[in-house]
Amino acid sequence: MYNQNTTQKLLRLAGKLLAQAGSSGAGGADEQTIADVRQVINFADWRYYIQDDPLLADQEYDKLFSLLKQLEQRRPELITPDSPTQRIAQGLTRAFPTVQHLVPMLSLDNSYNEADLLDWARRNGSLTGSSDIEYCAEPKFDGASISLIYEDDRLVRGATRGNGIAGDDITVNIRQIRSIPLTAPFSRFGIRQAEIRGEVLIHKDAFKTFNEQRLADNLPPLANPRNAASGSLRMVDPREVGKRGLVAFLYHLAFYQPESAAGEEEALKTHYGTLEMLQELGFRTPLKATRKIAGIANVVEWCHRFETQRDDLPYEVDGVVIKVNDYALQEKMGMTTHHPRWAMAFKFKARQATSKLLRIEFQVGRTGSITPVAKIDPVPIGGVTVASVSLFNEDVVREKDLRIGDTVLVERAGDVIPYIVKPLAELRNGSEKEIRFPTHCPVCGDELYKAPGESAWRCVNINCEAQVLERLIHFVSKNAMDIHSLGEANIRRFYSLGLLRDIPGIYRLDFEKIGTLEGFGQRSVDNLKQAVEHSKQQPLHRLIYALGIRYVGETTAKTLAHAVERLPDLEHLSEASLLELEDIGPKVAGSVIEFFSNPDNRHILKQLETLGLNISRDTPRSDPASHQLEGQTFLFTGTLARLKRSEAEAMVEQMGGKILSGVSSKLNYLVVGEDAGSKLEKAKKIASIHILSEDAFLKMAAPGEKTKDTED
Ligand SMILES: NC(=O)c1ccc[n+]([C@@H]2O[C@H](COP(=O)([O-])OP(=O)(O)OC[C@H]3O[C@@H](n4cnc5c(N)ncnc54)[C@H](O)[C@@H]3O)[C@@H](O)[C@H]2O)c1
Ligand SMILES: [Zn+2]
Repeated sequence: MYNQNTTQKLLRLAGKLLAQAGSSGAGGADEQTIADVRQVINFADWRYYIQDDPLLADQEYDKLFSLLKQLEQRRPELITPDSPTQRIAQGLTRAFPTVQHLVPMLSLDNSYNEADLLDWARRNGSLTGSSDIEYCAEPKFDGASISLIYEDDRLVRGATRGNGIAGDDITVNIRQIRSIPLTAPFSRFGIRQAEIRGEVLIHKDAFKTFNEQRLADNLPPLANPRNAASGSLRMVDPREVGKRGLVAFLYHLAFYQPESAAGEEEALKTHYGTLEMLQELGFRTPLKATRKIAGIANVVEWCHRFETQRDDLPYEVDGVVIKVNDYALQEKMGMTTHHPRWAMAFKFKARQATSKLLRIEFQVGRTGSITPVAKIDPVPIGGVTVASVSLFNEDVVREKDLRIGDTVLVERAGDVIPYIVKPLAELRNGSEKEIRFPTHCPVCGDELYKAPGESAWRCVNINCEAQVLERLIHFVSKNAMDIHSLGEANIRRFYSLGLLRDIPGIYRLDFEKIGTLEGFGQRSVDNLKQAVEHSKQQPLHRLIYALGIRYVGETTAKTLAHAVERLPDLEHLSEASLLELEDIGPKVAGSVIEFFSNPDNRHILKQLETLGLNISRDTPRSDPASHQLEGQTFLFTGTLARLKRSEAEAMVEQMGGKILSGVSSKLNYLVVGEDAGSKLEKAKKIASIHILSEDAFLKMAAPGEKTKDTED
C-alpha cells in the first residue's frame, strides 16, 4: 500500500509537521497543511493497526492528531467526513471474517494535563446543566479492545474493534481466555442479549516469561505487552492463544435487549452499577481499581495518585479513563463520530521516545555470553533517563536490522528494562554503519565461540576478567548470598587493587588493608566483616544459586538443594538422577554436570567448605509459630491476584510446606488463581487433592495478609 519511497516522504513530512506543532504558532491552517496532517495520520494508522508495526512514537502520533483537531477548529469549513478526526482508524485484517458491531465501538478523547480535564468538566457542566457531576475513574488498560455478545446467557461472539463499525470475528480465540465466562446469567438482570466491551491484556510477568522463552528458543522477543495481546488475539491456532496467559477486563455495556417482562434494574442506571453487575456475572472488571469521585479537582488528584502506582500493577495501564457515572447524563451528552462526550482518557507520561543509536558495547556476562548493548543519545522516558539498551543477542540485532547512526524508537514498558522497538529505517541518509560482531572477547581477547542452535556468542575462558567480576557480583547479590555491603562498586575496586581475585577470596579479604583505603572507616570495615561472616550461614540453595551455574535459577537451586545431603554430593549425581528431579530437563542437567566435573569449580567448592560456609542441606527453620504447613505439598496455578507466585511459594516453604511442580497424587493442595488451565483439570480428577482459592490459601497460611487495593 505504501512503498519505500512514499514511506520516506511521509516520515519526513511527519517530522516537519511535528517541528511546526512544537514551535507554538502551529503554522497556518491552510488547506495544504490540513491535507498533509491527514495523510500522515492515515499512514500511521495503517502501520499501527494493520501492520502492528508503528513508525511513530505514540506521543508523536497524538501530537499530530491534536494538531489536526486544532487546525480543523480554526477552519471548520475544511472538515471532511473522511478526516481521521471524524472516524475511527482502520483495523480490519483479512484472516478473520468481518462482523458488524451492534453499536459502533468508538475511541476515547484524550487529555494530557489538568487543564484539559478542567476544560472537559466545564463543557460537561454546560452540556448537562448540572454543576456537581459524579465521575468514575478507572484504569486505562493498555491492551487490545474486544467486544463480546451474550445471548440467553451464553457467549455467542467475540470480536476485535476493527474499524469501530465492524471487527474481526475471533470467537474461537476469545473462548480460550479463561477469565471470559462462556455463560453468564444476564437473565437475572432481565437481559436477553448484551454486547459488552473490554480489553484483553497479558500480565507483565507472563510477558516476561514469554519473551524469555522466545529468547531461549532463539526467537526475537516481542516488543511490548500490548503488541503481544493484540497479536495473540489474531493468531490462527486457538491452542496457542490459550498458552499466552491472556486476561480480559470488561468495563462497558454497549447495548442490551431486555427480556419482555424486565423491570428497570438499578444496575443499569449508572456506570458503576454496571461494573458491579458485570463483576457479579462472573467477569473480571476494573471495579477494585475504580473510584467514584465527585468534583473534577478530586478526579485530577486521583489521576496523579494512580499514575504513581502504575508500576505496582501486574499489567500495563497507560492512563485513567474518566466516565460520567449517571447514564441519564451520558445520554444527554451524546457522542461525536470519534468518541463519546461523557468519557475522557487521562494519559500518563509517554514511555516511548526516539533517539540516536551511537554505538554498541559488547558486554561479557558471568557465563561468558556476549550481550550487545546499544548506547543511545540519552533520552528521558517515563521519568528515567535511558542511555543504554540491551539488544539480547546477535539475532535480535540482525532481525531488527539495526545500524550505528540509526534513529531508533525506544520504549520503556512497565518493567524497568527499556528496549529498542525498531530503527526508523526510512530516516537513514546512507551514513549509517553496519554493526560488526567481535570475533574475540572484548575483555580477555580469547576467540569467541557459538554453539550450534544458539544465538549467543560466548567467551569460554573461565579466567576471563569480565566473567570473574560478574560471577563475584552475582555471588554477593540480593537473591544469592546477599552480602549487601560488598556491592558491585566495592568488588570492582577490590579486584582492581588485587585484594579480591575469586569467590573464596571474599572470605579471605584483608580487612586491615581495606581499613586503610579511602572512604573506609572502622565502622564500615566492621560492617563489611560482619556481613561476610554472616553470609556463611546462608541456606544451601542460596549458595548453589550464587555459584552461577548456567541455567540454574533460584527455583532449580532449591530443587538441587533438596536433592542432596551436602553440596559435594552434587558432584556424584548422574544425568539420569538429575533428570528425575522436578523441573530439570536435559539442558539444565548437562550444565550442572559440566559445572561439577570442572576441576576448577571443585577446587572452589572445597575452599568454601574449608572456609566454613554452610554446605549442608536446608533444614526448615525452627520457628515454632510457622510450622502450620509442615509436611504438606502445594502447587500454584493461574494468575494470583494478591500475591506474586514467588511470594506465595516462599510463604509455603517458610511454614514448612513443600512446592511441587506438577499435579500428582503426591499433591495435597492446588491453589487456583485466575485463568487456571490444565493443572486444574488434572487435579479435579484426583480426589485426594484439595483445590483452594487464593483467599482460602491466605486464610490457611497467614490470617491478615496485606492486599493491594489498586489491583483489579
Ligand atoms: N504510533 C503510532 O503510529 C500510532 C498510530 C495509531 C494509533 N496510535 C496510538 O493509539 C492511540 C489511539 O488508539 P485508540 O483509538 O485505541 O485510543 P486510545 O488507546 O487512546 O483509547 C481508546 C481505547 O482505550 C481502551 N480502554 C482501555 N481501558 C478502558 C476503559 N477503562 N474504558 C474505556 N476504554 C478503555 C479501549 O480499547 C479504547 O478503544 C493513539 O492515542 C496513539 O497513542 C499510535
Ligand atoms: Zn573473555
